[in-house]
Amino acid sequence: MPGNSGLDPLPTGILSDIPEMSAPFAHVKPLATDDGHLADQAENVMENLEKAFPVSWEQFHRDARALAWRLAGQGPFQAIVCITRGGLVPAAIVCRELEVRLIDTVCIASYHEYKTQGTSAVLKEIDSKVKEIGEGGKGVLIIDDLVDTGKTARLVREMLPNAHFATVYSKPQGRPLVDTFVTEVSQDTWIYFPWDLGLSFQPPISGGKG
Ligand SMILES: O=P(O)(O)OC[C@H]1O[C@H](OP(=O)(O)OP(=O)(O)O)[C@H](O)[C@@H]1O
Ligand code: HPA
Ligand SMILES: [Mg+2]
Repeated sequence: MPGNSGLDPLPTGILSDIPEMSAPFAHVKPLATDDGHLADQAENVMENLEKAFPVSWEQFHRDARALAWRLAGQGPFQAIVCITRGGLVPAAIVCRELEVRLIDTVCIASYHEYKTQGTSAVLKEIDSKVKEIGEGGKGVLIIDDLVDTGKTARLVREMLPNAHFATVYSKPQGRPLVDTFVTEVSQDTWIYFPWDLGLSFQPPISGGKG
């Protein structure tokens, strides 16, 4: 590509469809990260030729609001249960939009290596007050940032089988477990959330030091 020599962009098929995302992120290598763990993940993305889907705060706010719009006609919801930690941010946005004031958490720690979901531990259960709301959780909204393999969603759905399960993003494997979501990405896409990213210096396209 003229004027593009030396560039080795991430395989960003999905990003190129989203102009506002493709411009700032398409040439990031590795992804802007604050810690070594994420840098390793970025390296894995490169090595496995997977797609990266970095999400800015603005984009996440827009997508979480879009989720609230979709949920608005499906309530009313008497309570929200967010799955920590990723569900905390979208739940904050959705509860503001839908004016839900009873918010609970189910705290799950999953121990996994990059893509492979390992074991999960429930560190805090859903409050009994929320469990009593409707039969099997009817009228309760469960929120997470994304569903990937569906393991986390399956675990929480068993706790409240009749609750409405919503995520901002979804991947095909976990999609059947979600009632409402906004954007689907392919299974081989890794979503980078804004709270996991940071600003970093970008070398000039020419390859010089800037
Ligand atoms: O569909 P699955 O394969 O279960 O993956 C989806 C889950 O993985 C991530 O959470 P993670 O367990 O990494 O922890 P966190 O929310 O505390 O970051 C994400 O926030 C979902 O909860
Ligand atoms: O694509 C993802 N991004 C961030 N966290 C995740 N946990 C499972 N899949 C993902
Ligand atoms: Mg999570």
